[in-house]
Amino acid sequence: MENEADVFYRQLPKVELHAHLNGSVSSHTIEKLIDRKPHLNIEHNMTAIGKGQRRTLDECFQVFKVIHQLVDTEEDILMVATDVIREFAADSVKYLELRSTPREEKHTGLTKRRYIETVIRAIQLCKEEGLDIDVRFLVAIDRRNGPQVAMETVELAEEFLLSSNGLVVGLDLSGDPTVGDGKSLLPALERAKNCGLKLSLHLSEVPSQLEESDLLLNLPPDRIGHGTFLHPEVGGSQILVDKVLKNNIPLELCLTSNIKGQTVPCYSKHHFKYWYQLGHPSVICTDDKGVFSTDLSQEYQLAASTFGLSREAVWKLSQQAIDCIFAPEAVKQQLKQKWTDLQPQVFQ
Ligand SMILES: CC(C)=CCNc1ncnc2c1ncn2[C@@H]1O[C@H](COP(=O)(O)O)[C@@H](O)[C@H]1O
Ligand SMILES: [Zn+2]
Repeated sequence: MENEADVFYRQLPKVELHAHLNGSVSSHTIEKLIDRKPHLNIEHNMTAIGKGQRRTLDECFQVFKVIHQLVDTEEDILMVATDVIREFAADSVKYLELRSTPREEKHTGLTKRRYIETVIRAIQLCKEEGLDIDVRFLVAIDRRNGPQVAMETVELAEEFLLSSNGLVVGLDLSGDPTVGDGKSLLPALERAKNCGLKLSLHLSEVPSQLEESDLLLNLPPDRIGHGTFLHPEVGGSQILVDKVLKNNIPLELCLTSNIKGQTVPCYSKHHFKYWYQLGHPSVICTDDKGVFSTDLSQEYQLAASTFGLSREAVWKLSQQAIDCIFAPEAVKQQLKQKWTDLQPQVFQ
């Protein structure tokens, strides 16, 4: 049963800016996928990391490979995307930016274009259902695939930026941070920026990437995913921090993801504290709510209990996330009005 504190976090209107589609698949949806594909012999414990469990970064990335086997047709993507959106809506997420890497699967006939179209269709279906959530899409580049695939992905994203009625708003750079070379992806990222795609880049998710982070920060990106090792105390540098501050680049912070992936030793040592104390825009996000067995309410609650945030401070945190969204100004105004309207009932 939910206690009063849980109810506050559940009802708190929230903005989710860092959610990978295939990492966000709930156990309920995984069951349905396993039923569709019994021949794969995939078991539930291969797709999620439970409470108290930790894995190496490498093991975490193996989990995505298993999920990708389960999600390899248009029907799968449609189901996964609609389920994920409904779940975020049920968790009082009012604005969601989903990100996903378009995949081609020769054996099912899935193409990258159809992949993106299918996610867009899911977003439209959820809108028709009347869910109280505004959903946008970031097309993702997996850094492991190199500069040519990155450039092709940007070209595809560019097309959808113009043809999706505002649903595709930006580009994400993600994938195993220990693989591939960020420098070689700069031309693709520059092109994306020049054509009006907003950029959210995974940056300094692992140590010793000072040079790459410095190059990527010069773009500059519109938001940073993780930024775990940017600041000097953890082997980053003041130069990197100053670039983030000067350009006022918001950070997307995912507490449980970093603990379970072991890039941060414990909640109290999470870099949320460093950036929050500086008053820098920091947005609490889930990263992969399915893989890490969490949800956004829980992440807000963990941040509050770990760092001693009052309910008023938590409210402000969720409200200030609105300024970091990629959708246009008019959407920000609508969301701010929604927060104002909901405040009395959340605090009653
Ligand atoms: C291993 C770990 C701690 C993960 C959390 N940190 C992450 N860092 C970089 N890329 C990620 C992370 N989580 C998910 N992704 C990306 O998102 C993909 C899954 O979602 P999708 O297929 O793009 O819809 C993964 O294959 C990977 O490319
Ligand atoms: Zn991520």
